[in-house]
Amino acid sequence: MSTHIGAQPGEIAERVLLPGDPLRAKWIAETYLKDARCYSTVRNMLGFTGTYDGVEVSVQGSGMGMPSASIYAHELINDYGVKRLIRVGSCGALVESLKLRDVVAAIGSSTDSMMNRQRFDGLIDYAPVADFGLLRTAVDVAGQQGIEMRVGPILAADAFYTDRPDLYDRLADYGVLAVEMESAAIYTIAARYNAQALTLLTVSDHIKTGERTTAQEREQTFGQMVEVALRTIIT
Ligand SMILES: O=P(O)(O)O[C@H]1O[C@H](CO)[C@@H](O)[C@H]1O
Ligand SMILES: O=c1cc[nH]c(=O)[nH]1
Repeated sequence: MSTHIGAQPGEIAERVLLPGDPLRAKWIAETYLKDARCYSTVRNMLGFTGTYDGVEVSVQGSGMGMPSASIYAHELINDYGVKRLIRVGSCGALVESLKLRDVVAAIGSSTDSMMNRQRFDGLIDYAPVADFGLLRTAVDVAGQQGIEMRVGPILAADAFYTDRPDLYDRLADYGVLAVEMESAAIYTIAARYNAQALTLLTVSDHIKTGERTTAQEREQTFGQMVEVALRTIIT
């Protein structure tokens, strides 16, 4: 067992999908994985391993925000030997060209988190980016599946409820498509420990129009993103 994951050595696959919501992890395991078994219920942050098209894949809830996601990414890589992580999350759209339920692949992740500033003594604005190989595969897979996936930069924010919506508009002016809360930390930790990482997102709400999906949809209806993620992670 690691500190926050209750799996025995060998119970977690080298390939892991990372939804923030542990109940989305359960839904993904039950819907898409064969012979899925739960390996951890610690803090109810559920984790499952099964197979997808004959390849072993795990799905681990990572919680909300970069401190939580950092713990799971760190332990998965360092304590369980995970080599590939694909976050499958929800996001808020910052640009009008995105619609509710669109799928986004995050090529890079700006952040207002202090975590990386601490890593580099405040001297470097480190640029967390996706693994190029995983991103290229995801683009190919989405094309083959007829899914229109937007590829671009996103924001990983510490706060869900912002006091500075004006900054979202400014980021949109610089091409930033959407906001979520984990990608920068996952990209950074994967880079630090020599693993591959990618973030795929489904637009769950629209910052410009105020439209949003329900909690049930965020838990259970992001099938297109999950199918791209699963095919990508086993390729
Ligand atoms: O749907 P998940 O994967 O949790 O992702 C998004 O949803 C949560 C906020 O509602 C944050 O974790 C954010 O990143
Ligand atoms: O972090 C997030 C996730 C979904 N929607 C948002 O507005 N922010």
